Amino acid sequence: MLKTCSAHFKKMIVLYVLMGSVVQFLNSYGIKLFQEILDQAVYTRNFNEIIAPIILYGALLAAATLLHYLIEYPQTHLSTGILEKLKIMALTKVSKIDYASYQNFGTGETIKMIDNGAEAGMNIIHSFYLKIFHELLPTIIFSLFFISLYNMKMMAIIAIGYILLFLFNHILLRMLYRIKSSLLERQETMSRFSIRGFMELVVFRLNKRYKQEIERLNRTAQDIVTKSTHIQMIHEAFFALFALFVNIIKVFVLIYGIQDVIAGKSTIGVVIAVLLFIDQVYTPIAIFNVLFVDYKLNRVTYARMERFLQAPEDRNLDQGIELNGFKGNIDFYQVQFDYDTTSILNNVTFSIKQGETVAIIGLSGSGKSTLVKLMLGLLKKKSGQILIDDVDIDRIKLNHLYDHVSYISQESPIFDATIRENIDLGHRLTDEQIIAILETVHLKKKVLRLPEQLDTRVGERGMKLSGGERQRLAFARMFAQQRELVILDEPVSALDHITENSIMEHLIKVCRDKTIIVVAHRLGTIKDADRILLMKNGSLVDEGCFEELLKRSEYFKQLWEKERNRAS
Ligand SMILES: Nc1ncnc2c1ncn2[C@@H]1O[C@H](COP(=O)(O)OP(=O)(O)OP(=O)(O)O)[C@@H](O)[C@H]1O
Repeated sequence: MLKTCSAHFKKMIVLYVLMGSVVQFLNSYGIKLFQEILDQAVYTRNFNEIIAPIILYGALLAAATLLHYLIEYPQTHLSTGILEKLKIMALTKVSKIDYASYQNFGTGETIKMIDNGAEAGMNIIHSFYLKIFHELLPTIIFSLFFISLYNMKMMAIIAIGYILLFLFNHILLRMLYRIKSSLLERQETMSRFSIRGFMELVVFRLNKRYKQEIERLNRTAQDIVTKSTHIQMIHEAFFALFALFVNIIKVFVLIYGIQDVIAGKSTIGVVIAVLLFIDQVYTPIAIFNVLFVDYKLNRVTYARMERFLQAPEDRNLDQGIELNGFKGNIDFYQVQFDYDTTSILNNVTFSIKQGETVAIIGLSGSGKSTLVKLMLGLLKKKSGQILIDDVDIDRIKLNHLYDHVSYISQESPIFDATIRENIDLGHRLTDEQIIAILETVHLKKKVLRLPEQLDTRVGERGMKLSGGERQRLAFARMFAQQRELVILDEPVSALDHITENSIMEHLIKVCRDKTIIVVAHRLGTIKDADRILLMKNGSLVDEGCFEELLKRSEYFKQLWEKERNRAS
């Protein structure tokens, strides 16, 4: 994780650790000075002689307090910085993740996994590693050093105490692991159910599903509460037993120290100082034990996010051949594609030439969108060959290819931003140009009537627009992009016939020399296409222009008849 840190971040880490060491030294030296003041007062019984050490002691306390305050700066900088960086890492991953792997992660679960994972990652770095070097190790080292100045035997007792605490902690950890793993699962489930409840209002409300969903959430929530309480109680049991343990050690030290004072081998100041040092030397152990438990549990949480961060990436995005002088020829040779073990496309072979308008039709589930996603390099074929301008798609740098492609996806192609941003992703166009484009997709009047016009936010997935308006806005983006290859996956399903005809006419006009591929359910939409690819159960069963297919293909005829019967 730390490998990706910037130089500024590394400087902050060094500063944080150094400042911590200085504070811990001042604290330990303060106890030593305090002991000397006490013993000198008892020994000399002259206040004037201890004024100078008292002033030094005061200055030392003030310096420690000031430093303690100043540490807040690198501390906050690091903790929030690490958290945000980890979240950005997750989004960076989304930008590169292999599309098929991405489809396997559910949004709700992934968001929770990233939230939990980022927090766990931050705790691992900041609250464990950095805390050890910033606070725990310096405190132990300085405390042991000052104790050794008084009495070496004390060191042996402390070492035995450390071993006992380690054994105790080991048992504790095993119990906590089990509970934490199942707690995380429950939290991710909770997130998945609540996010789908928020997103699917209409489906759930009309199917009266909310009662069932809330009951299920209640059960999960109850389980989370029980498990969280168990974890907390086990943590707290450790603290209670630890406090008992340290107090017993203190009583032994007191008995042993007082005997030495009575025998004239030690002073009251030393006894008090050693008692204070015992607190100093064991407190980091208590903290370490808790941190170590947290660290181990955080590793469980972070490992889940790591699974996401380590998901396969699409290496073709930024590597490969750049297609100069892009034309838009596409060739499929015996392409096969599977989802897991299910065959989706079988031996699909066809060619599309630059400037052609080609429609892909077939019943729902026949593999049309899959075909398009293969052309875009989103999905990777199992076998066969896909060529774009005679270059194997597996060797093409996809981010370069995407500069030449306009794609309107079947899933909502609109995202949560303003109308302007949804049309002009590259911020190149003037308002007048955008409005002219809006006119071609019959949205000009609608947009100009809105109080914020082009700066109106359309809501998540364009929720504030109608289905047809979303599709028209997607067309507006496509017209704005003016790319050489245009791929439309059911772009007019929500449009009325008049709007559809008008937009398609405009499309043919402005994209005369471009390659256009349209996936369509309504055959009426694609009557004028140069060629139609007819898909059935993952195979390409025929191809030709509308009239040819009507004469030749029984299957095409059936589809056309069905559509005409529906219309009449
Ligand atoms: N992520 C996925 N995992 C497993 N199977 C999938 C996945 N996505 C699609 N499929 C399956 O692949 C098959 C082809 O899907 P595809 O979306 O290409 O069909 P389509 O012809 O575009 O259908 P429609 O007209 O309904 O959009 C379908 O049977 C579908 O269930």
